[in-house]
Amino acid sequence: MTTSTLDLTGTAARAVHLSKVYGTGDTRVVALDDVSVDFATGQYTAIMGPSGSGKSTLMHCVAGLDDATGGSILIGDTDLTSLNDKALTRLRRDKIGFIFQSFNLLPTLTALENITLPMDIAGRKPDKEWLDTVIDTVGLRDRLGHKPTQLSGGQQQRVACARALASRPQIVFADEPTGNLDSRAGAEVLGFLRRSVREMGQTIVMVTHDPVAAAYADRVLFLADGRVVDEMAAPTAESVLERMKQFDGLGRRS
Ligand SMILES: Nc1ncnc2c1ncn2[C@@H]1O[C@H](COP(=O)(O)OP(=O)(O)OP(=O)(O)O)[C@@H](O)[C@H]1O
Repeated sequence: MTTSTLDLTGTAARAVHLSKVYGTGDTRVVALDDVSVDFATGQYTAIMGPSGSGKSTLMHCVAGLDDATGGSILIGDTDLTSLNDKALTRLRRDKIGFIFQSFNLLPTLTALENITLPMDIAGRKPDKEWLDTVIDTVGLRDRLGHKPTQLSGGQQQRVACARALASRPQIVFADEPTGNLDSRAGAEVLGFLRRSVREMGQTIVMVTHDPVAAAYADRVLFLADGRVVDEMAAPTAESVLERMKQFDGLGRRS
């Protein structure tokens, strides 16, 4: 597929005045404080920020894995906050792909069975040509019959990437996808995610602590105290690191 066939004009997901409050009284924590952000179709976004700044909460709310306290979340044209549980489950299954830090593969299934599992559960037939493209892109053709324990960590995460992409979701959320990998395996996974954006028009939102990982993205959102405090286009590892140092400096002074 060439990039000219891709629709890069739309918005895959959007948060509008999103807030999330945990607990009440003394234990009240404002994890997200009036966050409005768009994730454009065909764009790769990294979310960064100090521990506790709200990165995972933002991703979980936008992905419909956690309820928002206020505001709205759109996946395409659909407002998640208007859906009942059943409709939300269906939307997550059909429109959203997930990649977790800990791979989350089923140990009794082969790589191929893991990749097609979400579609099998949904009773959908995989598009053979697309599945082939995904499998070749992640370089797993000769490992399809292997069980997760017979694969390296990097290979397992590539299976998880293929699983997330196999149903052509509208958007893929990746929560520290390289957190459990060494730098070489991490680079392979990040390179694959980058290719899926460039060559397949995928939309990716990735939480990471690693400036090197963030440099694979088209833009970086920086969170602090539950707010989006900065944004950077065309990041490099050096520019991201520099920006993080500035935030650290500000934090120490305040
Ligand atoms: N289930 C919960 N109950 C109460 N507070 C929570 C819950 N989940 C998160 N929080 C709080 O919300 C805030 C944001 O947490 P979140 O996990 O989104 O941060 P993060 O930026 O992803 O952090 P990290 O980089 O450490 O994973 C933190 O202060 C956290 O303690």
